[in-house]
Amino acid sequence: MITAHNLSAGYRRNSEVLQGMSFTLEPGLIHGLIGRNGSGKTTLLRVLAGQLAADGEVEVFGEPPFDRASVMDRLVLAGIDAPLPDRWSVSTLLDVAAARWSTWNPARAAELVSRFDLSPDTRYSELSRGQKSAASIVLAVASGCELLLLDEPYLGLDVAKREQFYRTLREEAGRTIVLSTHHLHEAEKLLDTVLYIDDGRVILHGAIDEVSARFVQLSGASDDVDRVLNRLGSLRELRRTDLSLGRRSVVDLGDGAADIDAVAHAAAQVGPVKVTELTLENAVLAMTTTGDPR
Ligand SMILES: Nc1ncnc2c1ncn2[C@@H]1O[C@H](COP(=O)(O)OP(=O)(O)OP(=O)(O)O)[C@@H](O)[C@H]1O
Repeated sequence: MITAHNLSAGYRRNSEVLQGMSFTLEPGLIHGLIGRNGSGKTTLLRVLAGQLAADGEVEVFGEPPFDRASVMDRLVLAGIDAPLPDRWSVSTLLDVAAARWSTWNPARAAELVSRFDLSPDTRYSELSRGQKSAASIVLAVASGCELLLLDEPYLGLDVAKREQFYRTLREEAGRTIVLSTHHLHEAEKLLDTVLYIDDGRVILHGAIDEVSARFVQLSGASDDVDRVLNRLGSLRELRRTDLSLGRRSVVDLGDGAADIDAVAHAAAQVGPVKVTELTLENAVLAMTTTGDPR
């Protein structure tokens, strides 16, 4: 569905935002696009949406997406960087979307307008930040497009509305969704895969379970933690936190043979080192915190 090989892209005044990315996003899954501020998530979504030219190879629905109607008619990009006309009311937005998308689903639109408490007569300029997000979610989902590119579409939504947003995405199971998000702890349960980018490069990509299983935390006396790391050789220490009685280390098990059981086994032989699983959010935090040992 989406393939990129050595994809690079940028802007006139910032030409190297994406730098040689390669990945495949399978159809029918929810893909999480994550990375720190300025890492290139919006830029990548704009390339996939056909709005920004790229070097290297990129295909969406088997074709290069840039400025190609046959691709752009089958996808929708929603988010804060895709603002809607200020003067149009919610109902006008829905009418225009119905004319734009042959796949438009009016019943779904009406259901979502009510779910997100949107008033049809309110102009876009008069919507709150969260209501603007809700409107873009309604338009994207009701478009009926095969591919939804959602760029932090929850900005400004309160906790209850964010729950509704996740529920709405769950109801779209079977559609291909690329969701850029900073709310990993909330989105984690929803995602099938995660693509983590930094500085315009792919750092981590895979099924959410596999990616989560790569990271463990070791805590204990520093010498003991070092002994565990030395025993298993190939582990990469991502972050080290000094404690009053030793240290806590976040470790990437990589694609190698070691799994959490192997680490626990090594720890049991060394001494009182505690081995715990990490949430994906904490693993990403460990990778993005500056000053880590690499
Ligand atoms: N129109 C533009 N012209 C020049 N540089 C741009 C433009 N838009 C974005 N950039 C730059 O490209 C880089 C990546 O920006 P991008 O918006 O893709 O990041 P992001 O990962 O979506 O960030 P965030 O999480 O903050 O939304 C940043 O350095 C940004 O300053």
